Amino acid sequence: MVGTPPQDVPNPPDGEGPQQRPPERPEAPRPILRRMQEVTQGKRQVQGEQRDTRDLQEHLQRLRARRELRLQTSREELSLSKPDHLPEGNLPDPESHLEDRVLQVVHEKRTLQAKLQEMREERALHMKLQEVQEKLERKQKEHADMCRMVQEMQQQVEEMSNQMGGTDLEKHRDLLVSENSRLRQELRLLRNQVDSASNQEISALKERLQRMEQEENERKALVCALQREVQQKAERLAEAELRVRDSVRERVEEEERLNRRLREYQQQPQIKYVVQTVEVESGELKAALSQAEEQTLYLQEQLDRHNRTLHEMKKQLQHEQQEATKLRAQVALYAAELERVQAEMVQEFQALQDEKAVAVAGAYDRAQEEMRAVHHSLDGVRRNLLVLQPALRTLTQDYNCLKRQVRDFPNLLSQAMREARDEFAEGVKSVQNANRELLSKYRRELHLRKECHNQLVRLRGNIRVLARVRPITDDDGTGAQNVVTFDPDDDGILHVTHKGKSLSFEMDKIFTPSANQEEVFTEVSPLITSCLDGYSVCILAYGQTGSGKTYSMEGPPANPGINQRALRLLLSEVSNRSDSWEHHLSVSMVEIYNESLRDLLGVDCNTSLDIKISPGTAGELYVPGLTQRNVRSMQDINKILEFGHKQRATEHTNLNAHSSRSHALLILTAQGRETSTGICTTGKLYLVDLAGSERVSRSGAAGERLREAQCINRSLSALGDVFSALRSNQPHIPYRNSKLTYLLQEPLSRDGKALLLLQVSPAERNVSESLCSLRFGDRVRAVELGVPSRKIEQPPSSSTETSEV
Ligand SMILES: Nc1ncnc2c1ncn2[C@@H]1O[C@H](COP(=O)(O)OP(=O)(O)OP(=O)(O)O)[C@@H](O)[C@H]1O
Repeated sequence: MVGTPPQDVPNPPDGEGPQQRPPERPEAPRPILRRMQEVTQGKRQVQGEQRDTRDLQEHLQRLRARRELRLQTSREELSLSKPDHLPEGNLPDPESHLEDRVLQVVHEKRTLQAKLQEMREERALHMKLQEVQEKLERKQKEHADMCRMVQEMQQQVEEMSNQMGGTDLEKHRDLLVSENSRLRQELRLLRNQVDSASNQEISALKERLQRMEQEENERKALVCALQREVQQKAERLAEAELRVRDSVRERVEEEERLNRRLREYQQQPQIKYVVQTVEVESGELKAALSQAEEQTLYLQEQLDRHNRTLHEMKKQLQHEQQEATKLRAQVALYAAELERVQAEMVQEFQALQDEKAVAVAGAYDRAQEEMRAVHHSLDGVRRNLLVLQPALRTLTQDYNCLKRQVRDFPNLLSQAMREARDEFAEGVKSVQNANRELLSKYRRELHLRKECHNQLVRLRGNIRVLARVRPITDDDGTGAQNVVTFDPDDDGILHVTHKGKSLSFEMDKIFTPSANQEEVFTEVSPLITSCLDGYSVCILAYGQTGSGKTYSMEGPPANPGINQRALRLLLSEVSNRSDSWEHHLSVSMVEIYNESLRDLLGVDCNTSLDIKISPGTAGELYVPGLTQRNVRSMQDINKILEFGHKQRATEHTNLNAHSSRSHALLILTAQGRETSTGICTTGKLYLVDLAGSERVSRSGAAGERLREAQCINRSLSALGDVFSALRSNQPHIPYRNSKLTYLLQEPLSRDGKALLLLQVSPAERNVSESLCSLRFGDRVRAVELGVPSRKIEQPPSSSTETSEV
């Protein structure tokens, strides 16, 4: 049926699907107005048709009345035999109105057919509308599912966000909430759009459908009314025909009666004869005859007129009968057509109903299938939910656990930090203590090691090598770079940076630039005092020109060096030992310049001295003519040193330049006698300020300077050879290769003690010479002179001998 609402697709069971919420139908004023206008027009049309029907009925009634009236008049006229009573004009024509009506019915039939076509289209539209509605319902269901899922997700997110507390989680929650709200907004917009579009379409289609249904009903009612009307009119036509037949019969009877009367009038010849007779016989009769003749003419005319009328009526009757036959045939035709159209309409309506049923069944099947698919997916979702729920619970538990941990984490962290800090502080403290302890132990060990080493050195007779690094001076130039660094924990190690590399050297002791004369002297003093015990001892200051050899050995007057301090120490030691020992100290000062030995305390210091073996001794050396000055007090020392210095200065105009190119030796001889035993000792101390060790190539010397340099190099090279031979325990030590080594044979022999004081310049420009000096010192360090021996002379009762200690 057209007006039957579409069957709803069954909803899923409670709780399994979203509640179907009917979409809000927006107002559509325009279609309603249009529909109202159409309804009003239809009403007007119906009213017009009703009016027409009423008019028709009135017209028929009027016709009937007029016909009755005319028939009555005719009857009266005929009954009165007065022809002037007969009405003029034609008889009424009810069949023509019927024909109009039939035409109108045909027209309405065509209109109905057009509307039927329109209804078919509407039906198709209705089917489409149903499909759209079904799709819309499906979409609405999906949308509701989505909404529900979004709400569930939102609830979960809110629950999670309620459970969560950290800043990151809040950020995450905010992000999710904003994303969710955005999605909801988009969804809402989409839903609004879909709702508005679909609602408008649905409402328009529904209204159209209702209108069509209403029109169809109206048209059905109209068809029924028209059928009834046609029936009534057919009945009325039959009645009219009966009446026409009656009137025709009456007219025929009337005509017969009139004919009869006419014949009666015509059968009155006696009267005509009597009148002619009366005309001849009397005027009165003549008048009566003329009157009768007039009467006869009038009746004749009347008769003619009635005859004509009768003839016309006959013709009209025939015509009307023909027309009525035609109309009847047409009516029958139209009725058949109407029946056929009705049958077609019924058939089409049935087909539409079948179509609709099929479509509804198909839609229902599809909906069922979709419902099954939805249920299937819902089952999948449920299963997933069943799997996910425990995981979610576990996650929630983990999360709660983590949250607790996160909540407790700052406290734990601060506590752990505190504990760690305390532990760290304790550790640092203990490490510091341990370090301090270790450092002290290390230093103690170092000291012990040094002492052991010194002992070993003493026992082995190693040559001790000390290094002294002078400070940067103005002579090094402005902005001179310092390339020498020191080990803070080991005073025997220094590092020299050369060409980007750090080279380390180990010495027995290293004096930094801040070390003063006293410190240096303290280190060497045990060696110095050992000469009072009968040892031959020498201290050599080695280094390039300007490295501080003279500063360390002589020193400025205000801050004297090893020489003066040694003499002072020996004096004080002599004094200290005076109870048991008698010591006699004598000093000589010599200079070796260009391989000539000169006496700086002698009268003529230009005389070159020789070194000779003392006769009657086992190769003891002595320098014939060398001045020896006795030393008993500091004044003696100062005088001697001043004298020797003066001698050196007067001899050379440029003392500094000269001193760089000559070896200066202060030789102290200590002769002692132990008062109790009469044992005599002879010790010698050689304090040597060597000439500069720089290379000739670097100094660019020539002529006299070259000779000086060559002499210096030769003597230093001879010194190196001696050390090398001693180190490798060669049987022959080449002492005699130079005056210097020859003179120092005793202390540099296996009976003596030697100490090399390396003077090092820290300036970068002197780095190669500094490295040469340090390497030289490194080699010298390995030299073992052997166990030194004291030179002891037994008292005169016993023979003189040299005993080893
Ligand atoms: N330890 C030091 N403290 C302060 N100044 C020093 C030190 N060592 C050396 N000097 C200064 O460096 C300069 C050069 O020193 P010095 O004359 O002793 O060198 P040198 O090696 O004896 O040279 P040369 O071989 O030419 O005699 C001097 O002016 C000296 O005062």
